[in-house]
Amino acid sequence: MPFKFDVHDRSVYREPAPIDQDSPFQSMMERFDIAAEILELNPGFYEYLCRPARVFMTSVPVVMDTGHVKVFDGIRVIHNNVLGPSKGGIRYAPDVTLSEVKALAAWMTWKCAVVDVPFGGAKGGVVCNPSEMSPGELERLTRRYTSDMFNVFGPDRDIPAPDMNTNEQIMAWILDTYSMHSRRTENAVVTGKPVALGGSEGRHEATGRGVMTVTLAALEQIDRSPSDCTVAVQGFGNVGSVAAQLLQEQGCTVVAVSDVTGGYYNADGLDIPAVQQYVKENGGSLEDYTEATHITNEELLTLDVDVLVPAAKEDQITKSIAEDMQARVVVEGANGPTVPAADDILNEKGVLVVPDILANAGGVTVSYFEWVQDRQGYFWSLKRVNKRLKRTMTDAFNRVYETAEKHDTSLRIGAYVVGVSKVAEALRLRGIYA
Ligand SMILES: NC(=O)C1=CN([C@@H]2O[C@H](COP(=O)(O)OP(=O)(O)OC[C@H]3O[C@@H](n4cnc5c(N)ncnc54)[C@H](OP(=O)(O)O)[C@@H]3O)[C@@H](O)[C@H]2O)C=CC1
Ligand SMILES: O=C(O)CCC(=O)C(=O)O
Repeated sequence: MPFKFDVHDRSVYREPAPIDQDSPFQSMMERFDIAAEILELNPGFYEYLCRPARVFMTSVPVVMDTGHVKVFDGIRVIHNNVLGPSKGGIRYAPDVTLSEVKALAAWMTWKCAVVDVPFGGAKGGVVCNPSEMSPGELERLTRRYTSDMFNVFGPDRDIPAPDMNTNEQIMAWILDTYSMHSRRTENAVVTGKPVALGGSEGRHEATGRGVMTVTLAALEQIDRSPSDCTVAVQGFGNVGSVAAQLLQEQGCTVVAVSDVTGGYYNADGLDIPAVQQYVKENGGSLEDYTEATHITNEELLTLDVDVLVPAAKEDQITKSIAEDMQARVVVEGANGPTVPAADDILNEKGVLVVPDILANAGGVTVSYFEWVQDRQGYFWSLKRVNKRLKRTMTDAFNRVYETAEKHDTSLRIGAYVVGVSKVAEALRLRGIYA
């Protein structure tokens, strides 16, 4: 039975939902609330979907190179798994919080639904500073965290992947540790692993490639050709560096890139393969890159460019940055880069924002392909992976665009409506009785 429901009237609940007041979980909730209102979401489903299904926390003891034991906080949040096993990356960073991981897990739920892959949403985090840890310390941390999560992870339960500061090597250690405990090789327990261990061709580039695909789709909507467009990219890691490279290959002029050391701007366009090579030889950092002018990350976000790709972390496009922004199109490579208060400003300015849960879904899409290949024991060519990725991202872009038009709303809310309605329908069909 359809249920008329005012999401602002929390009196319908017997118990208040434990909604975090701080960003970024609150950022996720503000958009979710609008979608719930449009969909007239059943209040019981609303209450269920605004909480994580399960939260796991662990203290991870690691013998450091000094011989001393240091204990790290490890988190895994499963937001939802009605569509399938939960899926989502693991982030290593000193400022990881439970609120952040809860938000990232919920975004995974909506993202998987938007691109129509049969996964729920999860995310993991370990509070650590990988830049100050040796490879041996990182390996011991990863193996102990995986052992602690042995009953959580699993090819049919919960499947981790890379996120900020985690990579193919860390996924390989997860695969090995999980397999040691299960007494058999379980390569489908993790995605984003090396191709030699059952990883997929194209997974490394998948998120940036998806960003490129939806950028071209957005430019087409506003009748702009890539070769007439300038681009600025915040963050030069897995997502940002590949997005910059592929957008340049499509004819865009990439005028600025950045990392934690700041932005690097060249009005004539940067040579992205040369920048990538520089970073490789410079310990992973853009610091002291000389073929560009040094600017701040704030200056990069407000540059006079056609396309801005935030591909670093959450809460970068604040209200005041949005007021100063000049980009015509924003394509969110990062999760949660725009705070809700900035949404209204960007909408009023007529900026076309391709939201995170659509724009960066190329990663989880190819992770799904990787999981399918592992389970089949049959591996696809790069050409096949890229062709299917392009089709998935284009279909998702069109679905979101049409939904946004139908409800006369932004692409962000359109994407939430697509994602939340799919999960709610699965929940309705499955039922919630124990
Ligand atoms: N990897 C994936 O497949 C996916 C990632 N994402 C999201 O994309 C974003 C980036 O992830 P990913 O590329 O994997 O991460 P990486 O760790 O590979 O790269 C992160 C990049 O962001 C930079 N960065 C970090 N903090 C800041 C800051 N405050 N200001 C400017 N730059 C900063 C880093 O700089 P430095 O190296 O100097 O620290 C680095 O260049 C995250 O939001 C992640 O959740 C989304 C979907 C999939
Ligand atoms: O590839 C995956 O499974 C998840 C990637 C991820 O963490 C994300 O999309 O934010």
